[in-house]
Amino acid sequence: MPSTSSVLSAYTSFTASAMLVKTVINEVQTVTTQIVPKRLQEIILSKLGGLCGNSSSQMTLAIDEFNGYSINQLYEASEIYLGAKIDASLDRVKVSKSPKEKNLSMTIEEGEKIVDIFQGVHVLWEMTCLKTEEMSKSGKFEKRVIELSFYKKDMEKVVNSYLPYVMERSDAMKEEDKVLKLYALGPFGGDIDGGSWGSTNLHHPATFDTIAMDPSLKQALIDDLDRFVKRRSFYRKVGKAWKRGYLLYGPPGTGKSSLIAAMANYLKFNIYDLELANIFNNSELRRLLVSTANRSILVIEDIDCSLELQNRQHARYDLNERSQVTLSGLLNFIDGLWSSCGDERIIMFTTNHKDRLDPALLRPGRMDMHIHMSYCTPSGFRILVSNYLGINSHKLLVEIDELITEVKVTPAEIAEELMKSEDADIALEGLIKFVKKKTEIGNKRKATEETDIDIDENVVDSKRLSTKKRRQLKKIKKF
Ligand SMILES: Nc1ncnc2c1ncn2[C@@H]1O[C@H](COP(=O)(O)OP(=O)(O)OP(=O)(O)O)[C@@H](O)[C@H]1O
Ligand SMILES: [Mg+2]
Repeated sequence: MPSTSSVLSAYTSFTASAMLVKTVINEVQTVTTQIVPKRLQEIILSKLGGLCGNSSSQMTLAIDEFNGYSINQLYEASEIYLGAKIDASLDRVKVSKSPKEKNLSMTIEEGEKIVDIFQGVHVLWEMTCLKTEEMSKSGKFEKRVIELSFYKKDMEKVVNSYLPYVMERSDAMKEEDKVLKLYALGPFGGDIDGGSWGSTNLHHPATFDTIAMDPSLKQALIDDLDRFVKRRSFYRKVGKAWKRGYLLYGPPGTGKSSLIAAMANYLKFNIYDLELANIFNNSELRRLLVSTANRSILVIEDIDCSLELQNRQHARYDLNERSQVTLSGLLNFIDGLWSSCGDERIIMFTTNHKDRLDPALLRPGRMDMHIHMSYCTPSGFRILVSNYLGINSHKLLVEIDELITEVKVTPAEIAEELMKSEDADIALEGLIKFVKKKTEIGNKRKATEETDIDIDENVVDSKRLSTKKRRQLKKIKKF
């Protein structure tokens, strides 16, 4: 628990001017009658009545909008918190909506007051706005201050319990209203030459419910995420940075990118999509990573294809090249300073070829969980059928279960077939045709490969062999 004095100095610039106290006291009677629902008025008045008689028993915290050059977190939190306390008893309320927000946001207007009761403690909030000679950080000649008044005897409770509660509530409210962001370098707003992050709203519909993957693996991942977000104090205790790494690997179209979106939606974390190919060197990489926010997912897709990252040593000495981002630079920074600069960081790499990755990336402790996204299984297929056709049973499902156990079909391929018709009979019959065709092609390919082995074993003339091989390859391509 922080000491009273440290919380006071961190969160507020505290003033206990007698004048201010008097003003508040004088207005209490009006305040309570103005804004508190009638049934509460009597109680509040009897509680706050003492203020009128004894000004020295009451104190006021002044919460400035700005703390030096940065926004005062407590001001922001108080404004959000008070927004939820607004009711018809107020005379004026500010209403706004930014493109970033889902809902209308309401804040109390200058001069308005709100009474709140917390664990039996009565407090009075007031929004004030002082005209100033100097232009404030917000570009206006005014200084906005939220004042919080209460009895001196309640100071300990207000500072140690009520204000942290206000912060907590406002964080929760922000989360509820949060529109996720997808950050990337370049295309949507970021200046690629200046190398800054641009962002757009992320409205990816993927959730854990819509992802077709092994159910036990899915549950293990959800449990892992739940544990991770709950373990702030654990990470502090064991001296580890509060971060977690996931490597998603598997063939194209098996849901790696969709799973990232599902995780972001589940955690309500923003995504930073990092294209290493667009980054000039390790110092730029560091700058970009440092400017990412907490509670976010850093994604590096197709890590095996991103630059010459497979060979650490090679990349490290490749100093004259334009692109000098190295795997060691990336990993050192992710493991080291960067991760300790922030909290609740998730790092995700994806690849189609796990076998091509540098062992440095795979060694224990680097990526905490390796998740194999594979071809569609019957249980995954049922999820897709339920998502796309809205059904859980159908006479053709068992036949398809059998077919997809025999031949490798990706969830993306199945999804594409299921989207072809809203009529379950037509869609599933189409899917059967598709899978049967794939089986046929697979069989033909197998047969060709077997012939190829025969040729390898029997034909000695290398020229003839290569001509035949070329012909076979052409045949295979035709499929
Ligand atoms: N496991 C899955 N569950 C649900 N839908 C899936 C799944 N896999 C693929 N899909 C569907 O196929 C589309 C493509 O999948 P996605 O982009 O997630 O695959 P990927 O593994 O990231 O592929 P790549 O390796 O090519 O990047 C998705 O938009 C989704 O509709
Ligand atoms: Mg992908």
